[in-house]
Amino acid sequence: MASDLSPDSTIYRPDGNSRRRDLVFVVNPRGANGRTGKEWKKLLPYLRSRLGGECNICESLTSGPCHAIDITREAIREGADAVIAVGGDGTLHEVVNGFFWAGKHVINHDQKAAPSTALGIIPLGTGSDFFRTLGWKNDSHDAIERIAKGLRSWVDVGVISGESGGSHYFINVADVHLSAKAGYYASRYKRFGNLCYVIGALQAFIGHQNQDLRIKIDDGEWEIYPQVTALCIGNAKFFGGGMKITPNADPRSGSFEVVILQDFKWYDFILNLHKLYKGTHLSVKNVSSRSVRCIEVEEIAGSGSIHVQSDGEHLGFLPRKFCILPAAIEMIS
Ligand SMILES: Nc1ncnc2c1ncn2[C@@H]1O[C@H](COP(=O)(O)OP(=O)(O)OP(=O)(O)O)[C@@H](O)[C@H]1O
Repeated sequence: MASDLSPDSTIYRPDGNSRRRDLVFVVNPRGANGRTGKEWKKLLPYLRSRLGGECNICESLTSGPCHAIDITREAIREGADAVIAVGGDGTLHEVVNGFFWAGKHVINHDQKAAPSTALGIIPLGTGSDFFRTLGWKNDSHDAIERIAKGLRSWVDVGVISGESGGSHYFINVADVHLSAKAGYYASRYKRFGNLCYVIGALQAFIGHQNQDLRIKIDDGEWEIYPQVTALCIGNAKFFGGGMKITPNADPRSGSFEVVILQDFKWYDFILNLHKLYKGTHLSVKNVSSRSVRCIEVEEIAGSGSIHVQSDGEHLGFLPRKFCILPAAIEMIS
């Protein structure tokens, strides 16, 4: 693995092997309107002085959408100890997808056993919603301290399958209909920072119609949910720049929290906005929540236009199946 550091320092691992850790930092220089690239340049000298004594630091800048997926796969195959997503939730999402290929974990060339590369995060994006669930300070120096300690814990990942047959992974929240449409529009206004989510939501409301959906939970019977406004599948709690949409979700629980909003009008959002941000909306009329391992969602009208997004990235349209993969990735924590 490429290293810009002298190979004289080692760390001692609990398994008795002592060697320098290979850390691959996947940086989206265009994240948060270019702020990620600027902050990263300032952070790198500190990172080198803090971690350079014990780790090989490999910096890899993304050249465009999806590049982080390829960088991650390559790093895992080459045996990196950790791949660290530097940017926002979109970059984290791509790095998580890089842990998988053709429906399976990517593995180290030399090691056919369980995956050993850990996932790390330095939050430098617009929203950094996944970070909020972990309760960590949204601070890059704090994140570097965690990487220095190198403690790991397992987290669940969601896998989405659709008509095309391919699998797509998410670590934060996947959602359907209005919120997914709002996210789709918000991505066009990232230059306005967190305000992009408000603008996206306003645009999504124009011409919005609640829809009857057919839903199957944990291989039970198909049920009809009338007039669904939004359906949110949380592996973690927050989306849309700090909205605590699935407040009981926990990425270490082995299940999703699914929150369904039905028959909401635009003014219901205004009236309940503070509750959505605080995560106290589950007692509001027409809001339901349940813990699930697998959920299939289809539209009844067959328009093919009900939006789906995962971790804030537009994924396409219904139908989709969402399943939890318990303890799928080890994370630096
Ligand atoms: N070099 C690049 N040029 C343009 N876009 C890129 C580049 N590298 C990655 N991307 C895309 O930028 C998207 C957003 O990146 P990221 O999540 O890091 O920042 P953000 O949108 O500001 O933060 P958040 O997702 O937390 O709101 C990613 O989904 C990725 O596809």
